[in-house]
Amino acid sequence: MTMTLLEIMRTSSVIPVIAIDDPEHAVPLARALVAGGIRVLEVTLRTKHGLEAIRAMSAVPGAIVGVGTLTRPEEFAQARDAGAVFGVSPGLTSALVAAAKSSGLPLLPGVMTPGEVMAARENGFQQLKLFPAVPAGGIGMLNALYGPLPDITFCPTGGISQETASQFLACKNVACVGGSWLTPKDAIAAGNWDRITEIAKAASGLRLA
Ligand SMILES: O=C(O)C(=O)C[C@H](O)[C@H](O)COP(=O)(O)O
Repeated sequence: MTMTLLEIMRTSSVIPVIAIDDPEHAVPLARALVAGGIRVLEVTLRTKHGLEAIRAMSAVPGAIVGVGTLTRPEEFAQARDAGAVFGVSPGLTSALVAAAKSSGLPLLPGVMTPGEVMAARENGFQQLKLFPAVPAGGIGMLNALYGPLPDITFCPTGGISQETASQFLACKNVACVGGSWLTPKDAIAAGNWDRITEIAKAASGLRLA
């Protein structure tokens, strides 16, 4: 099943940004998130286990697994071959544009200024990650971007919490938000999957305004 980026963003109001320190955690973590109603999972390449985790989590029923922290062109084909169905990068370069096109992996590129939004749009990207969302200006920035650039849909990420997510989701140009708050390191290390499911349930109850 091939999904467009917009379909993926509309599947889930909240996308967890996941870093796997121990490959044994990948499958139970994915199951716990899916059990809580969170199906779209961004597995970052921040740790050396990222690709292995993507491979394992992709086999969990209901999970829609993407790759995060794409910063180098060669990572696109590697992540696609591991089973990722979308990719997220903290920024956009011409090499990443080319890698996204040649790999066929739908990419959500990171931007933080109006000029970067316009450059991304010139390269064919209309769904963008505002990163880092809160340091970049947060809700005020998103509302300001809507004026001149209303055709862009954002997934703000960076500094968002369960408490602030609904304010972001109320912005006209936001389809979903990303965040690491769904996967606290202490809960993962302790194998406290029930706690992750509870956090996921609270997050999946957040809706677009
Ligand atoms: O690793 C990546 O690819 C990133 O782009 C960074 C993450 O999206 C943010 O670090 C998540 O932000 P927090 O929810 O504030 O932890």
